[in-house]
Amino acid sequence: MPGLPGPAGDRRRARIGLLGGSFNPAHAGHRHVAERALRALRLDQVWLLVSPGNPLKPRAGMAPFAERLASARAIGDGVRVLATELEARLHSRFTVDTLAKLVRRFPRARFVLLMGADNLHQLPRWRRWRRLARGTPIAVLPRPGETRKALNGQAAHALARWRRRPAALLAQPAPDHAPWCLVPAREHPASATAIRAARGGLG
Ligand SMILES: Nc1ncnc2c1ncn2[C@@H]1O[C@H](COP(=O)(O)OP(=O)(O)OP(=O)(O)O)[C@@H](O)[C@H]1O
Ligand SMILES: O=C(O)c1ccc[n+]([C@@H]2O[C@H](COP(=O)([O-])O)[C@@H](O)[C@H]2O)c1
Repeated sequence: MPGLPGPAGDRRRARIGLLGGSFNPAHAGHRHVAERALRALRLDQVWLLVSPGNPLKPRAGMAPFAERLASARAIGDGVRVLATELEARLHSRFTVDTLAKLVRRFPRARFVLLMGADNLHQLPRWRRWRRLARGTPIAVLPRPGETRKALNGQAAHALARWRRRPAALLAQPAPDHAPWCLVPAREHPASATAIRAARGGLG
């Protein structure tokens, strides 16, 4: 379980980016997302939150949890980018539940949910997604073939009023609704589907 960064007694709340994913396997695209978010949002750490099982993905072709965790560890640096099994330990698969548990468990942290543009587009299919977006700042990273679609999609429209620049995402607490932003970054082509296909897996 990761501890929060910073010296004991430090009163500033640590800024933690959460990159949830299947990591089946982890790849350079995840690392790119973590690095861009660390810089643009001035985060202290990014936690690679390995999912025990994405509720919307089939189990077929999904590598065992331990293998996916090891793969996420391999792209982390153990200091700023850390892989974690927290979601499995918390017995949580739905992000809205995970966030509620993390906020209780780490009251000194400020969490930002990181996701690729494909996930912003898919967000309306997540459990209680409006509640999730109301309570948790979200930073979206561009992704080839996904960015424009996501910015024209249902979630982006519904949340348009709360879109901010990355520098403003954590600038002040938003009492009624959390903000979200697009982090301007080069689109990184890596994808786990492509890696599995190249290995001759199920795709
Ligand atoms: N190249 C990338 N650029 C931007 N975001 C990415 C990239 N790769 C993954 N992500 C984001 O990282 C998170 C976890 O992704 P995931 O582990 O599902 O990898 P993936 O490559 O999308 O996998 P798959 O192809 O199996 O769906 C998601 O929010 C996803 O949008
Ligand atoms: O909460 C949900 O309903 C929900 C539905 C689909 C995906 N998610 C989360 O989205 C993150 C990205 O998943 P994936 O499989 O695309 O890497 C991961 O943390 C999942 O748990 C969450």
